[in-house]
Amino acid sequence: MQRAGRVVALIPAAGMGTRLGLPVPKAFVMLRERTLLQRSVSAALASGVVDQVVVIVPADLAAQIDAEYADRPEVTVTVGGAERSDSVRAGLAASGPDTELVLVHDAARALTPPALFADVVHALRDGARAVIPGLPVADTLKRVDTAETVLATPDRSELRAVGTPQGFTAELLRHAHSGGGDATDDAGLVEALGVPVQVVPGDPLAFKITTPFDLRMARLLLDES
Ligand SMILES: Nc1ccn([C@@H]2O[C@H](COP(=O)(O)OP(=O)(O)OP(=O)(O)O)[C@@H](O)[C@H]2O)c(=O)n1
Ligand SMILES: C[C@](O)(CO)[C@H](O)COP(=O)(O)O
Repeated sequence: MQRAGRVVALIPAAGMGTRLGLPVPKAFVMLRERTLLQRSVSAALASGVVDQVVVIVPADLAAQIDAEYADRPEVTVTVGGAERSDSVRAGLAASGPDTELVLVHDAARALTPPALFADVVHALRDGARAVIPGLPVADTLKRVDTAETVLATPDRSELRAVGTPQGFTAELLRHAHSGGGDATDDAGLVEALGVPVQVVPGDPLAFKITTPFDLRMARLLLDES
């Protein structure tokens, strides 16, 4: 089915990044002269499939980031909430009513290739209502109890490590978030509605910069490029 409506990328950047252990909210950490957020906004716009970017930032940085993007009418800045899902809902509220497709993309996945945004949008335009990038897992995964005793070894051939951008029809994502609720990703809220979620091949460069090791890895990758 062909869809031609507006595509909005929501970029949650309001997290504190406690696992990174730096005195700056994670999205504002510098990665070779540009912040994680700046890199993620650029990647979304460079994809050629995104009409509007909504960045969701901590309240005390909103005026500064708004000024930074003052000459970019395609970039809107809004204030996030306590949990990632709250920040996504703030971004949805700031998206125009004419939005047809929404991509939710972590600012923390700062090295994501623009082509991944296009892959997700193409799968939506082919008719899927929910699309997420996923990669096979290389490690054997164990389910454990609170004492770290192994309970089970899931069959890893059935598992995917999923990232962002996660794409949805705007109608579906608004419905999934309408009851509030929290999930570690947006697809989780859609799954709870019983709607099929399609996995497309992810890209290892879209890894989430979460720990000091990840930040070091990102810097090394940029040095290499
Ligand atoms: N209340 C929140 C929490 C997270 N995020 C964003 O969601 C993305 C993924 O979250 P994560 O990597 O877990 O970031 P943090 O929550 O900041 O990290 P930590 O759990 O280490 O504090 C990040 O771009 C982060 O800025 C957000 O916008 N609002
Ligand atoms: C949305 C996400 O990036 C998919 O892998 C991830 O779940 C976000 O993690 P968080 O720690 O809950 O922010």
